[in-house]
Amino acid sequence: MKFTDTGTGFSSPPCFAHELELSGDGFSMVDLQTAIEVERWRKAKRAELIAARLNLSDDDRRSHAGRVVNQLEQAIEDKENLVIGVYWPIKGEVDLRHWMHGVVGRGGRIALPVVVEPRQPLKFHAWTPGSRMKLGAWNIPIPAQNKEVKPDIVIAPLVGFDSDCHRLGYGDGFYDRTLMSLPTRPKVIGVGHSSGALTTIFPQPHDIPMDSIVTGE
Ligand SMILES: Nc1nc2c(c(=O)[nH]1)N(C=O)[C@@H](CNc1ccc(C(=O)N[C@@H](CCC(=O)O)C(=O)O)cc1)CN2
Ligand SMILES: Nc1ncnc2c1ncn2[C@@H]1O[C@H](COP(=O)(O)OP(=O)(O)OP(=O)(O)O)[C@@H](O)[C@H]1O
Repeated sequence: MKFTDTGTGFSSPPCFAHELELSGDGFSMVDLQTAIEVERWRKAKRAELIAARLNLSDDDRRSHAGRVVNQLEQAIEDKENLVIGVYWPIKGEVDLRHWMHGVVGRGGRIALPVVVEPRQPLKFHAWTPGSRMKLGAWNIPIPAQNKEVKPDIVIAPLVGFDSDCHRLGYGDGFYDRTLMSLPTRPKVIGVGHSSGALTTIFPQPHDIPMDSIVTGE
């Protein structure tokens, strides 16, 4: 990362006080130049990783999803007594819809993320195989009925991830904001492809690490 001397004794001009972000143990100064460079790097990585997974054949995609489901079955005990927040797949994300049907069939509860407003936490709405769906933000299907629930476990779709369990998503910070906002922090399991493994995502103060990652390896 490059650091620019602004000649003020500050690493960024003092008027960038609005760049202060609340982190786990208080406030920390986010260097504007660093943040811009990280954002630029993440944008390029996202495009590369999404393109790579969209290149998979339908067969590879199906067998990969099958292995991911086996690992989720092992990772989540007591599924029938939990609310599990999953997602409706877009852009080559691992398709867990078959598993979602199975969990509900065994008496479990599934919820899907809903964008309420930009730069605000997501809400989770209850879903069953019989739910009528409508199109939400980015044309992602969401349950037509708004029955909000609080997930015990969140399965977060990954574009990329690093060895400290930091998540690279689509760049709007929805999952981080959501985890910060929930009264009880759910267990978060990232789901993705091994091709999404990165040495680091250059974590920023707002990036909340997940509990574990499943890639079907
Ligand atoms: N399946 C799924 N549902 C989800 C999420 C998700 O990550 N996956 N979300 C998790 O937050 C929320 C939706 N957030 C989204 C945010 C941005 C874009 C998107 O396509 N953005 C850019 C492209 C980003 C890029 O490729 O650089 C665009 O508008 O083109 C899509 C969903 C709620 N539902
Ligand atoms: N509390 C916050 N949580 C997350 N992001 C925040 C927060 N406050 C501000 N932001 C800004 O929102 C953007 C989030 O980018 P980031 O790369 O972390 O998103 P992401 O985790 O890839 O996206 P998503 O969760 O939507 O898939 C950054 O520009 C960040 O500075």
